[in-house]
Amino acid sequence: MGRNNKRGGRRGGKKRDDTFRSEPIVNKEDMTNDRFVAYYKAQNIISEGEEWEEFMDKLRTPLPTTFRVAGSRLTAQSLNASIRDLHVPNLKNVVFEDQAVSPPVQIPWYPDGLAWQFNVPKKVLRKSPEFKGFHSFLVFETEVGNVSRQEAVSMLPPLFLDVEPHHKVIDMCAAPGSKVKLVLSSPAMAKTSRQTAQLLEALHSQDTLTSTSIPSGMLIANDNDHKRTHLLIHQSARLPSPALMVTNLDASIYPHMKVPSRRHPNKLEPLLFDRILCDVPCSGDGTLRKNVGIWKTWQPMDGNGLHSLQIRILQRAMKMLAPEGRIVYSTCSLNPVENEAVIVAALQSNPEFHLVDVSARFPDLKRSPGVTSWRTTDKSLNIYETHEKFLELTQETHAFKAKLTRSHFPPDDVEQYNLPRCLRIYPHLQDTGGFFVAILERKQVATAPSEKKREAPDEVAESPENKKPRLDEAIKEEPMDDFAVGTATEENSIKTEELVDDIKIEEDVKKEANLAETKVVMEKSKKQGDAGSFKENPYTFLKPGDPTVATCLERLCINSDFPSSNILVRNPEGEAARALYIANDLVKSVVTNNDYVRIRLTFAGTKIFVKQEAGRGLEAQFRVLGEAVPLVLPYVDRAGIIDGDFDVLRALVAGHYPLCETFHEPFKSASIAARSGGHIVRFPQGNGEDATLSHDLYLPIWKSNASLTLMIDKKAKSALSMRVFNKDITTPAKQTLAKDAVVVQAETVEQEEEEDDIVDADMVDA
Ligand SMILES: C[S@@+](CC[C@H](N)C(=O)[O-])C[C@H]1O[C@@H](n2cnc3c(N)ncnc32)[C@H](O)[C@@H]1O
Repeated sequence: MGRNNKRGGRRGGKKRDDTFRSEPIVNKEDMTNDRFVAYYKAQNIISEGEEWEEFMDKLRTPLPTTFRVAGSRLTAQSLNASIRDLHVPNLKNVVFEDQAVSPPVQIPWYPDGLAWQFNVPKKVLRKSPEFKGFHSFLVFETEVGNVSRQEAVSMLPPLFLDVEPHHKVIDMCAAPGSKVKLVLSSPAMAKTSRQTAQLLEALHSQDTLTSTSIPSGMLIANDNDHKRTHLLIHQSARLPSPALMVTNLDASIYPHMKVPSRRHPNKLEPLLFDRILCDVPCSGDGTLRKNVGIWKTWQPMDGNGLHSLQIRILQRAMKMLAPEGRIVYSTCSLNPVENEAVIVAALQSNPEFHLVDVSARFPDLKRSPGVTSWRTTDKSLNIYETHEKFLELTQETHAFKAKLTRSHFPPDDVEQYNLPRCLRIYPHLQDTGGFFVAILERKQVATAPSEKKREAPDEVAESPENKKPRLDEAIKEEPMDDFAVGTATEENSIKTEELVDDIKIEEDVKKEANLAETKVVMEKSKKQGDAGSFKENPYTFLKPGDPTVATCLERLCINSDFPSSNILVRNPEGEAARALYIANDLVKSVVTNNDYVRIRLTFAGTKIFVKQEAGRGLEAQFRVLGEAVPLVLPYVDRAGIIDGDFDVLRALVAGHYPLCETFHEPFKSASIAARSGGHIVRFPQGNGEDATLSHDLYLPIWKSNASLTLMIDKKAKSALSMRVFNKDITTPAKQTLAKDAVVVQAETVEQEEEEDDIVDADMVDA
């Protein structure tokens, strides 16, 4: 806390971005916890002797810095090539204070070599000119979402999900976890886009270097922490996706959402997901190398206490999974009670599921198999061999009874669950954090005759006797609040065939849904009184032919193929007030068929057009957002795009409002002739004297009476400048440089203090 206080008391110095520095300053001697050692020795998951020493030693060693080149596949590959071919060769022979410093290396198991790792002391990052430059490059690219600092092991769950653009995906616990709520507002946390971003990138794998695809699938990013859902929204702005929704619900009781049935479009059926990520809240002892505070606080009840919630989240996911779907369950904990015990409990209550054998995936990833035995302890580390024994021994002291349930203990029939198919990643295996991953699918069953019949077209008579139980009824019957101790029963598991069965939804619900096409029914939700503290505005789709949308399309020469009926706004009246968003068909369908308060809808689609204050009084007040240009580009007629070149780009990046007449021809005449308002300029790929563009670049500008403004934010401008001109030529950067020259002496002292602060923020960056 002392250091956090210091942050508050900083003497107005410049904030330095230390996203890529990680070096906890907790002494190694303090990295100990007798309870942790006793507990994990009892678990016998790491061999006594040399391996144990190696394991403990790694836990006390700072993590290497790891990052992933993010964004859509093509953009990522292009940036990755520049890291591999330009930056890394430049870092190959660095010697700092007589010591050779190793350059970043690719993480061997990550597909396409898109993930990197390096282990460089902060002194080197600060003082070695080569690493300093690389560090700035990474910081800028992180700002714009092209690079994601992410623990290597946490990159695994999305990879195992194998998301494709048509998949319906839900990330049940999506927000970045943190041990200390205090730092949630720190920029270091806010810009860290992780597993949700990976899933979104997979949905957008068909994007090209210049244009964003509109995937037919969707991603719902959910978290029960309202503040953290806003971080997700902030992050998602870097990869604008019409396929994204953010909800703020307890994952263990996630409600079913309704969408029109494929077979009976005027009926609604529950939305089932093809891919579900359950990266559940956990004790986090796998992150000890980074969250060094856990050394002080770790105790066995951390895991014991979360076990039941973890089971309920996984069980809920099982109910929401489409027949051929897949779930990935993961934790950054090494504790079997949070891992294998959870898997067993969920499999017991959903016997149609099994663990998938992924031993052939990622052959370069070193892993240990899931364990089949573990010891369950109370908070005093008393070991109980069985639940019965626990009940017997604690008969007098009832205090703990509620805390250890049957599912905390290994079952007698443990062999039948194939637990070794789970993956355990230990820190000493390949210098990472500790992690657990399990992949679950429904068992393949021979098609039963009744299922064949179900596949037949619509003429199958819906007589009362062949109607399946309604899914919403089945769900009502689920004991949602206590799945902790469960045995396999046919009754409490919804059958695959039931999952795909249409639900007969009452006519009035359908009418409400139709109404919501143009106006989300806000009043009804309010009357229901179920809003709780939910104070978000609803999303409302604009009516066809909306004049604001029509003007936006006309001004940017966007053709009629553009899905303009999927434009939505954030107010119940459906007024194009400040910002217009766009959703894909699936997101639209979910938004219009579900009460936004019930599903606590925090975000839908992506912002595409925003009102430009400078445009007050103009006929066309809205402009396309910088990040959204690739979204509209496939629909823009070539004639509507102005051609630029390196000189134009330099002037737009370096100056705030360059006058049209100061440009050279032909851009000068084109810009003078352009109507006031938003436009798109194309800068062709090529090499200039001091500039390079690896692919065509399309950027939004705003034309005022006689001047132009490049409409991308400050950070994006700096990142662009670094990429194209190999230096930051923006006005703020020049001003900072000048100021820096004056205050360089004072800075040196202050930097040392800031170092401590940033390290604190890093340490909670789970
Ligand atoms: C391990 S973190 C998820 C990390 C995330 N996958 C990432 O890549 O950064 C777990 C998250 O679960 C959330 N959480 C805790 N209980 C929850 C619940 N009942 N329902 C939904 N989310 C929950 C926490 O707010 C936390 O953000």
